[in-house]
Amino acid sequence: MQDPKVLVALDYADIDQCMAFVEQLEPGSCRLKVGKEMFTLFGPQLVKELHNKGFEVFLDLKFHDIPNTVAKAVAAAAELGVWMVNVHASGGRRMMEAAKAALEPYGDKRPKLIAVTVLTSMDQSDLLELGIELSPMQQVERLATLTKQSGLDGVVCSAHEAKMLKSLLGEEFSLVTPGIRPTGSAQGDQRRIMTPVEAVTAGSDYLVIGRPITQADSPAEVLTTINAELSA
Ligand SMILES: O=C(O)c1cc(=O)[nH]c(=O)n1[C@@H]1O[C@H](COP(=O)(O)O)[C@@H](O)[C@H]1O
Repeated sequence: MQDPKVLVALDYADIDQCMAFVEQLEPGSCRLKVGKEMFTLFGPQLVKELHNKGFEVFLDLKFHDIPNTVAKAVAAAAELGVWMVNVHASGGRRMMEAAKAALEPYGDKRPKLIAVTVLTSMDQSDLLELGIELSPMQQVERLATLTKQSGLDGVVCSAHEAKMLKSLLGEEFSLVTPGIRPTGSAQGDQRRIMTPVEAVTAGSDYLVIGRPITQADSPAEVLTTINAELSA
C-alpha cells in the first residue's frame, strides 16, 4: 500500500499491550497516532521506538496556547521527526501562522501541520453551551477556512463535513477524520461518525481509528479488513 489511509490511534495505558499490538502490524498498512494519554505516560521515547520499527507517527497533542509557545512545541515535534502534528484552529490565525513559520527551517522534512476544527465528540448542543450558535457544519467551515488562510496543510474534522470542505477548500487541503466506526462497532463517546468506506467516499484523506481496532479480539484482522474494503 503506497499511502496508507488508516491512522491507528494508540490509546493504550499499558506499554506492553501497545507494543504487542504494534508487533502485529506492517508499517505499510497504517500509520500510528500517539495522543495525549500515551505521550503523557511514555513521552518522546515511545515515538522513537515506533520510528525504529519503521512506522510514521502522527503526534496528536492538539496544541492550543499563545503563538510563541505553540511555535516552540511544533518545532519540538519536528525535531522528533514525526510525520504529522496538530494544533487547535480555535487558537486563531496568529497562533497557526506562528506554528507554520516554526516549521519552515525543516523544509521538505517538516511534519504535516493540521488543525482540529470541531471535535468529533461534539454536537450542536455542545456548541450552544459554549455560546456558539452555528451548526457543527458551519463552525467547521469557518475554522477550516481560517486554517487554510493561515497556510496549514489540512484539518481534523468529522467525515460529515468532508464533502463540503473538499469542494470549498480544494483537493490538496488534507482532511483527517476521526469518529470512524466500521458497521457494528460501538459508538462510544463519538457523536459525528461514519464507516471507513463512507468517509473516504465523502472525501477523507486519512481515517483516524482507535477503539474499533485496538479493542477488537483480533486487531490486526480488523485493520486488514478495513484496508481491503478501502482498496476494493
Ligand atoms: O485529533 C484527533 O485525532 C481527534 C480529533 C477529534 O475531533 N476527535 C477524535 O476522536 N480525535 C482522536 O481520534 C481518536 C479516536 O479514537 P476512537 O474513538 O477510539 O476511534 C482519539 O485518539 C481522539 O483523541
